[in-house]
Amino acid sequence: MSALANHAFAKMNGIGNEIVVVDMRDAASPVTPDDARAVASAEGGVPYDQLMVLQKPRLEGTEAFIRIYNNDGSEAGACGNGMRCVVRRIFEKTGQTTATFETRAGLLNCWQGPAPDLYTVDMGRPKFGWQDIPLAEEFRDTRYIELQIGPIDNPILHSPSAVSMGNPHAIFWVDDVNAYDLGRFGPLLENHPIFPERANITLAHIVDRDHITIRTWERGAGLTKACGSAACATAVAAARLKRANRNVEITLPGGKLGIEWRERDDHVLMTGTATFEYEGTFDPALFAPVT
Ligand SMILES: N[C@@H](CCC[C@H](N)C(=O)O)C(=O)O
Repeated sequence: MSALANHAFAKMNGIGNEIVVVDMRDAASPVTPDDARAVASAEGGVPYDQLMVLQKPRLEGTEAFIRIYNNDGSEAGACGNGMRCVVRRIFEKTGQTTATFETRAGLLNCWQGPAPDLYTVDMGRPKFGWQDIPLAEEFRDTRYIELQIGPIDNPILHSPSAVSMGNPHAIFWVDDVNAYDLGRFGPLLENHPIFPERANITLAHIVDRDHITIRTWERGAGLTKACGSAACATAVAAARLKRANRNVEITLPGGKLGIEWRERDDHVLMTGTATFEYEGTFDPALFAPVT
């Protein structure tokens, strides 16, 4: 029987990014990719973009080791919107206003503020090396990589920036993020051989040096209303190209995020809201083997 059967969950969202939070710090057995897929897609399940599973802390000074599942059952190293939901949940239960969590991408410091309904996650340092993102072949300069779709002499999308924010991102710079069928191009680009671990695909329009608009096709989850790590990746990529300031507001289909790429330590801070929707317990029937 799945460790999730009869277990409590909270359905939340981070500016429209659908998040389920499960606190499994007291559970002996782990959540499996099959469990994660069942929650997202079985009849009576709880559809989500990311499932945030809190496991027992592995390191002193951390609240939990967090495993992040996409709705296709794959695991991600980072999820900015999901982290704000976890943080809100924990802070409301404990009264804390700061906490440190461990994810596969490393340690994340989080705090409430700068206003009571806002949560900030220090998403760590971006990585730009082709092996770190990772890309399948060497690119000395990942501010623009050679990748295009459409006719060779008149590509529809081309020359994205590539960044790792604990997960791989490609950002295509466009004039209008709504002018492209991202539902069609997203899966082609996510699974392009240049991305050996697949990639999150973002369309970004730089409005001015302080404002950027994006839409994202998420690796393992598809079209979402918001992707926090994509907002961070876009902000640092735009600053690297000297087309935006290091402190920008990113508008996503589900809302806005403040992103600061801090000069003094190279860390990326993401600030935004987290919304609680409802809570419940998982029906064991969700995890029953199909006969
Ligand atoms: N929604 C997230 C990113 C989720 C992970 C992503 N789909 C991946 O597999 O890398 C966010 O808010 O950052």
